[in-house]
Amino acid sequence: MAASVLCRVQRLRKDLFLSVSRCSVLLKNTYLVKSNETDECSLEFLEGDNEGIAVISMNRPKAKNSLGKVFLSQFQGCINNVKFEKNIRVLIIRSMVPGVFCAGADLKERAKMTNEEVGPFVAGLRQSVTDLANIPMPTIAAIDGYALGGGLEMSLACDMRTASSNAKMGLVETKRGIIPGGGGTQRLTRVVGPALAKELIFTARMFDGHEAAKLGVVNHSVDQNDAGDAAYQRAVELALEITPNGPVALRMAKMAISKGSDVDLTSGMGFEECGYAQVIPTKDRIEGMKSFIEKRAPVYKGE
Ligand SMILES: C/C(=C\C(=O)SCCNC(=O)CCNC(=O)[C@H](O)C(C)(C)COP(=O)(O)OP(=O)(O)OC[C@H]1O[C@@H](n2cnc3c(N)ncnc32)[C@H](O)[C@@H]1OP(=O)(O)O)CC(=O)O
Repeated sequence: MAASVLCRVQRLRKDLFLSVSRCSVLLKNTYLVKSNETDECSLEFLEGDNEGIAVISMNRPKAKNSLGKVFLSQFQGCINNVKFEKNIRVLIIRSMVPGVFCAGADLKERAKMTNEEVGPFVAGLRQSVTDLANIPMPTIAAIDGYALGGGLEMSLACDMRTASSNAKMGLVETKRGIIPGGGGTQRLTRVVGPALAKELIFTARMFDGHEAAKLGVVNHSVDQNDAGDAAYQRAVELALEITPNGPVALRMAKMAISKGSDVDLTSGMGFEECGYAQVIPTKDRIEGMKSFIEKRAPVYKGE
């Protein structure tokens, strides 16, 4: 294993230990982020049959959920608040604005920035999207409409994507004389490969939900429904397939896949070993075997 990767694995072991300790502290003091009508971005925890699912809802109708300063700071707040929630198994990102997921960078706000202001602002935007990618639990973007530029980049930072037939997606930045700045050059390439990523970014082409599924940009595409939330409904269905499974196992599987995808196979095995080491001492691992032997559904506690 390369020395730098070994070093990252060792650091990761320490971080995982710290994050598990922090989780138990936060559980005693669980907070909810309440939404109100002026929120551009809000976080809610679903209940009843959908318990274990958190939803970030984007709601900035007048600017089609474009990524302005207020929107991004609220989005960052939602990410900060959900990431230590031990009881959340899956995070879904959706839009409350009909016909649009997110229209990318706020072009009107951007037009007023000086050249000196643009670089730091885009660096902050990129970091927020990276923070989304680094959320420990599985994430799904539900794309019920336009997902352009930074909107598609945000969805590419999620682990999975669902899209409706009327979704219109594209990394359209070159059409605006810029390049993707929310990680799109890297994440689209990792999802569809360099040749197709180059074609889609060079042409700034838009494609619909079904085409996106054929290209491998989204996991599932569905025909749009009358309520306009078919991709969200599909995302909830997908989340419900995940929520019964071991929470620590889900996070460790995500960590091993995400970190392993960026390194060679041997180094990737180091991340798998590291993740496996975290599940060995859990009560959930014992529960997994016990429930099988007792022929019942497992009850996982994330411990
Ligand atoms: C992240 C980085 C870069 C990027 O993301 S670059 C990509 C930027 N996004 C776009 O180029 C998309 C621009 N928007 C559209 O093409 C269209 O609005 C739409 C999403 C296809 C929807 O079209 P529709 O006809 O339904 O709606 P309107 O165009 O009339 O829009 C209604 C209203 O919303 C405003 N608006 C829409 N998109 C944006 C936006 N991106 N920024 C600011 N405002 C937006 C639009 O102007 C309308 O407002 P009115 O006041 O009503 O005119 C990297 C990096 O950060 O650099």
